[in-house]
Amino acid sequence: MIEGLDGAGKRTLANGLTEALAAQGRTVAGHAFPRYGQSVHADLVRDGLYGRLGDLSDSVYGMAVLYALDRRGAADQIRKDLEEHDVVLLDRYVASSAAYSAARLHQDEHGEFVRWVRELEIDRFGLPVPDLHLLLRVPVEVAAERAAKREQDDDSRARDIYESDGSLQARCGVVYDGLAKIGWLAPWQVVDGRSNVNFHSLLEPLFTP
Ligand SMILES: Nc1ncnc2c1ncn2[C@@H]1O[C@H](COP(=O)(O)OP(=O)(O)OP(=O)(O)O)[C@@H](O)[C@H]1O
Ligand SMILES: Cc1cn([C@H]2C[C@H](O)[C@@H](COP(=O)(O)O)O2)c(=O)[nH]c1=O
Repeated sequence: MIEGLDGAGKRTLANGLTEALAAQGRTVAGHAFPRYGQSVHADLVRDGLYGRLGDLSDSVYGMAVLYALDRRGAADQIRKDLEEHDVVLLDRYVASSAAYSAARLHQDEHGEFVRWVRELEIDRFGLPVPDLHLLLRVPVEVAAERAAKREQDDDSRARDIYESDGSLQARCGVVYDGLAKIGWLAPWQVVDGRSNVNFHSLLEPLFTP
């Protein structure tokens, strides 16, 4: 799973790793969450992120349920991909909900919230538990610059209400660091995303027995 702030470079990392894995002769399946255009729940997420769902846009638990339902709709495909491919790379997964939604809550509520996310998505929805989280770590300002650049390059990618909120991104970065520190749900590896990531050397220790 590739996790990190908006604009951190997750998609770039996913593409680079896919190419590097293919060069090693490994088969790769990939998905990006939310699955905009592929699931009704993801499209509702987008409405929520642009403030078009009234009170639901402001409801942390309500939005988290929509993200979770989008993933639940992909669970069978992910399980199939795990059987048929050497590697399944996901650009955001359950930990995105834990980090982003917790960052919208008071710090005292974080523990209870991330337990609820795990209970909902893993225990009740039966989503596959990841083998590894790659946390692409960049300073908030760098992520914001990259998101702005991406917005210039692609005008269909206007910043949503989460991306426009610098303090939310900063809190989210702190929650991600906390999740990585405790190894929430699965092991975490922190990847320094400030400069170009060397995809081949990142893969080396992951596939050495
Ligand atoms: N290591 C890097 N150095 C400089 N620029 C980068 C790097 N990685 C990605 N970028 C650029 O930053 C922008 C955002 O990258 P990308 O779309 O991969 O981020 P993302 O984390 O997937 O974003 P989002 O979560 O908002 O979809 C793109 O213009 C990309 O070319
Ligand atoms: C999957 C997922 C995402 N989010 C947040 C993170 C982003 O701010 C937006 C949309 O993601 P994108 O990478 O910009 O397309 O939603 C979240 O809060 N919970 C999740 O499960």
